[in-house]
Amino acid sequence: MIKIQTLNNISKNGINEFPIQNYTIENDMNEPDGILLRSYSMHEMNIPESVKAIARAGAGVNNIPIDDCTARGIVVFNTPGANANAVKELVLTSLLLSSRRILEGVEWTRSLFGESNITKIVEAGKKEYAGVEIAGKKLGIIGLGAIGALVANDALALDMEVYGYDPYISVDTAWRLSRNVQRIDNLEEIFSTCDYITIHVPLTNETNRFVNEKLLSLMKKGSRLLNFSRAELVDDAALENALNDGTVGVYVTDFPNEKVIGMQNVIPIPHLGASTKESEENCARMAAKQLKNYLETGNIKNSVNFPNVELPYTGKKRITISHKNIPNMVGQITGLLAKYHVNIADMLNRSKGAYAYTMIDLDDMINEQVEQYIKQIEGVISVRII
Ligand SMILES: NC(=O)c1ccc[n+]([C@@H]2O[C@H](COP(=O)([O-])OP(=O)(O)OC[C@H]3O[C@@H](n4cnc5c(N)ncnc54)[C@H](O)[C@@H]3O)[C@@H](O)[C@H]2O)c1
Ligand SMILES: O=C(O)CC[C@@H](O)C(=O)O
Repeated sequence: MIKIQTLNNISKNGINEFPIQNYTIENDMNEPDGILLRSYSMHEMNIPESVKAIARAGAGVNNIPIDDCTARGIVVFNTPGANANAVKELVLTSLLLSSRRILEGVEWTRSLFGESNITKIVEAGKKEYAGVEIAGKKLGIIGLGAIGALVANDALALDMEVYGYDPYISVDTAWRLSRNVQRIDNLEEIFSTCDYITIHVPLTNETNRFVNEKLLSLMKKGSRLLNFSRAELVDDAALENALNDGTVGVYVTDFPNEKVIGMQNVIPIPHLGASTKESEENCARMAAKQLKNYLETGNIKNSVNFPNVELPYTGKKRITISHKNIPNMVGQITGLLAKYHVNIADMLNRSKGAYAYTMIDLDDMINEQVEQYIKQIEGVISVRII
């Protein structure tokens, strides 16, 4: 039995990807082969030795200790784009929520329950809740990946002027992006030009608290800032000052924390960006498929720490090796196989940064001794025989 531990509730569509005759799936188990999760933080967890792969049903992987996993040869997957439409729809909603005083107006209207003459009171009081339109306004998008690109294209359709900043944009996204999105090469210009700014970058050492006092001070008075990416991207103290002096007119965040929730003109959303039936199903299915494929065949698709590797699985014995991306690893591995008269039917070697992955299909069975010898090669991190 292959054992999968779930650390969050995972949509049934994902769980159903694992045939029950071959898999045990539980949220509390010993020695799992794979882990499936959403936002659960694994940073404080002792990841068991048995774990070969972790699949995040979602985009952000800052809840997983990636460097430790990589050093142990644990392949970490995410589900690029699988929840992007859900987030995009909530971002578009939030552009409007931050412009029209809908939430306050609804709250006030609800408070009128029990009054007579509601129609009259509503007509008299509605002037308090007037807003502005988004059409014709400038929207700055920081990060033009799966979500940012969808937001950009739809904001154009809503007649906004769209400015995009992404120094690492992928070729695929660049193709999907409307050419009416205006490319901006520095954050300062985005912050000083736009009426609305929305953030769609991963949380990394580079992006941690990048929205700081200096950038916020460049904003036009009353601008709207939307954060559907991660709380830590914004410096809370600088944000509080900018909200208090009116530079930021409204801050919409999908990641409220103890400080931000008490600040004025904040619309706190309880991390609902990806919480739609469709997105939860998409992410769960994609994560489960990738995890199952890796555990059964060694093939890798959409890993954040190891390269994509796809060699059709023929049922022959397969050996997969995670190792450092240094010279002569493949030479040493194939040399060992030759020394013990093991014939190679097919093989593939790919690298990603400092790490690499080699997959070899064999014509002959390999004995445990040879497997041990491969494990002992300097630079080899983990070896699996499938
Ligand atoms: N609120 C939610 O429920 C929810 C759901 C999905 C994703 N997210 C968050 O949104 C983030 C983006 O998601 P995505 O699916 O669009 O990811 P993505 O990987 O498709 O896109 C991220 C983009 O950010 C760009 N980028 C990276 N560093 C940058 C930097 N320093 N400056 C500017 N651009 C930079 C990348 O080039 C890429 O194009 C995720 O990392 C996650 O933190 C939140
Ligand atoms: O699983 C979720 O609900 C949120 C996922 C989201 O934060 C992501 O990064 O994909």
